[in-house]
Amino acid sequence: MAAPMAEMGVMSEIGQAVEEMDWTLPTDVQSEAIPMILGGGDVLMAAETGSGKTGAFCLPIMQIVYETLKDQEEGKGRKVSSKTAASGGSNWKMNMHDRGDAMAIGPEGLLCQARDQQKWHGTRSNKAITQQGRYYFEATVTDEGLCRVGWATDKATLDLGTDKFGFGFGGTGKKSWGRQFDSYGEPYGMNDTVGCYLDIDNAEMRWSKNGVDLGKAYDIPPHLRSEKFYAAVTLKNAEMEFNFGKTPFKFPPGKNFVGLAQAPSQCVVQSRISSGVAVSAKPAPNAPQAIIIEPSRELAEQTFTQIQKFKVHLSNPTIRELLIIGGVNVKDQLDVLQRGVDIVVGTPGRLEDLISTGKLLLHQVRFFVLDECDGLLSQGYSDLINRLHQQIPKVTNDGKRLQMVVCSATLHSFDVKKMAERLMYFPTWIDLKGQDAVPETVHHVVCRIDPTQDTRWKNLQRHVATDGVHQNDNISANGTSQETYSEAVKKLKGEYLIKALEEHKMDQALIFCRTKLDCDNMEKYLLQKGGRNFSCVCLHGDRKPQERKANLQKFKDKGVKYLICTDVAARGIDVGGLQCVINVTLPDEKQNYIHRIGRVGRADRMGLAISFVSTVKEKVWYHSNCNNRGRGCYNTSLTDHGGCCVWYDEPKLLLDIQEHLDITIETVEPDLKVPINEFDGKVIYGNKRKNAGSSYQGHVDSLAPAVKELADLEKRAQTSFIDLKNNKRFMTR
Ligand SMILES: Nc1ncnc2c1ncn2[C@@H]1O[C@H](COP(=O)(O)OP(=O)(O)OP(=O)(O)O)[C@@H](O)[C@H]1O
Repeated sequence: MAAPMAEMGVMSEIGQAVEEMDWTLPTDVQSEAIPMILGGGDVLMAAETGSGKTGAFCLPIMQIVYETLKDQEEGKGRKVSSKTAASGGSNWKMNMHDRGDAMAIGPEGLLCQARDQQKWHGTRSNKAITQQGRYYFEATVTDEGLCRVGWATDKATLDLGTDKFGFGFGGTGKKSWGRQFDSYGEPYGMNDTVGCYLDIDNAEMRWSKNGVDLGKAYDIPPHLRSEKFYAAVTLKNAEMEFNFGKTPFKFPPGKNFVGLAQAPSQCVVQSRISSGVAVSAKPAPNAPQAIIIEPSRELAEQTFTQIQKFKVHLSNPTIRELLIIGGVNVKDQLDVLQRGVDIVVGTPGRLEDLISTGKLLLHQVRFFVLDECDGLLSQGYSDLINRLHQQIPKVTNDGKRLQMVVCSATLHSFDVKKMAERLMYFPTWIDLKGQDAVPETVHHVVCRIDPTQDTRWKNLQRHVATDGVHQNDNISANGTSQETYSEAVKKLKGEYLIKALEEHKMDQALIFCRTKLDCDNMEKYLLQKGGRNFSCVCLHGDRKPQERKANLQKFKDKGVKYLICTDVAARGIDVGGLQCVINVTLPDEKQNYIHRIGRVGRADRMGLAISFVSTVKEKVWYHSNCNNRGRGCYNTSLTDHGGCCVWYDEPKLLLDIQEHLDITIETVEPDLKVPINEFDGKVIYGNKRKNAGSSYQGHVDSLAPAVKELADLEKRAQTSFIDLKNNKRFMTR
């Protein structure tokens, strides 16, 4: 696919790698998202399961990371044109080339932000005052954090007020010089404007808060009176906006003072620090350019592996990726961090551990990716996402804006929209369907299980072990109570599962159960039923990380036929050519239905998904208030009565899913024969659709007329502009 990739601006080395992976054409979402991300945009990618979203964000991010590394290596990126270097142009602004590592400065040079929680980072203005006069500038706190603002000389460090060459006034109500912090004025914070006064004529300095003069703070010591003075600031996880007088001040200074922008030119000199002098040449090793957050270890590993495949032809410099997930020795991760990382893929818990302890720094991050974003939010990571976003500078050291990419097959939720509004910068929706949808390649059906009609449960000698929620209930083979039918349905589900696997001769299937206990019980049952015929392994949160990894791999390698899992494997997991998914129980969250069944029908292959739906309510475990999250819990009372069980209503869940998808899901009979329709007979589950490539070519064709019309319009506009110019010249002659 090198050629179509190149059309989208992807570099040939990456194009070659994907071609070798047999990706002949970009998928629709890739052809939309890649140019947008390469162009610097924030993107919300709402495309179906299996549509290639991972490549859609990884490829452009890797390209930009690679190009940035290359620029750093060649000393570019920090270069600026001679016009803007030492002089910083004609305006007063903060100096991009005279700042600490984690100090970000907006393109106008008037907004400064440092997101390091541990250390102070400072900067100075691009010009300084040399001679007589009285000068003023304003600094407004635009985000919570610690600030110190004032005046510094050339000899001062960027940590204002900690040596004898700079003077600061801090938000805690202290003035500082020579590391001596004395009470002064009063504290200031969010939205307060601090006025900074430099009176060279009287050799003194003072500050104001919201226009109120706080009185003289310092006499300028004799040895500094012939120095140049710069506007200066130092921040710890904070943001300040500056006005040097180009626009009206909020609180104009008293008479005799002028804004720095109005200082007579003979009193102003340019900073001696231009490109690269003060900025450390090499960024910190543990400060990556991209952070990709995934909701599960398996998915993080999968994305990490894709990155490794995409980068095989990228060299000099090489991109260094790191997987940060729980259950892996943290020391190994720290060793890699110390050696240097560019792209980090991880799960929220371990990422937060390393970030909060300063082992992983965010000040270089320019890509913040939330894969399966709605899943992250529903798992309760909203605060974490906000916290991390707050710590990431919105403008990087080399003046690039932070880009956020958010994706999922189910992005259409209120929470995601609110988050996007809050955190993203004019994001573009890449929304190919306009609502959550199931790919055409997934043939999904439901089979109702009615224990009042199918009474086999009464005589079953061997059946799947049930979860024990009815151990205190009075149930019997002849009973008709709600509890009896609930227990009956649990037993029947094991039989229906065996029937489905046999009926469709499923050589490979992903089987979703509701709880870890249900998974364990089903695994035992299948193994009891018949060794190799029903070979299976489990994947859920109670299995050790190494076992989880090994089981998934065994399933992918076809070492076993079936993988029995909880919703931990619902999202993102990609098993090439998977034929079938079976939902033994419908998921609690309707979005997870879409994700679960989306494990088949990926990359243009066809797949079958069968969901069992009990016609009666089923009592199930619901350990939401349990201290041990269910471990060792035998409280079979309902949650309303302080217990750990609820009545599960699958017909209602099915209605919710259908309503959400705006479809009616086909029902099959208990014989589990799937009726012949456009799928059956024409396709083999697990194989590719015939004559149905990516619609990329179709997309190009459909755009062609519009593109031609635009080109014609541009041509006419150009011609009329030239005509106009010629006429004008003619007229003025
Ligand atoms: N351009 C392409 N050509 C061929 N195969 C592709 C292409 N892009 C991705 N794929 C393959 O399609 C499969 C699905 O891709 P991916 O896992 O990125 O989907 P997804 O959209 O993230 O799905 P989900 O929503 O389930 O996470 C993978 O096996 C991947 O290798």
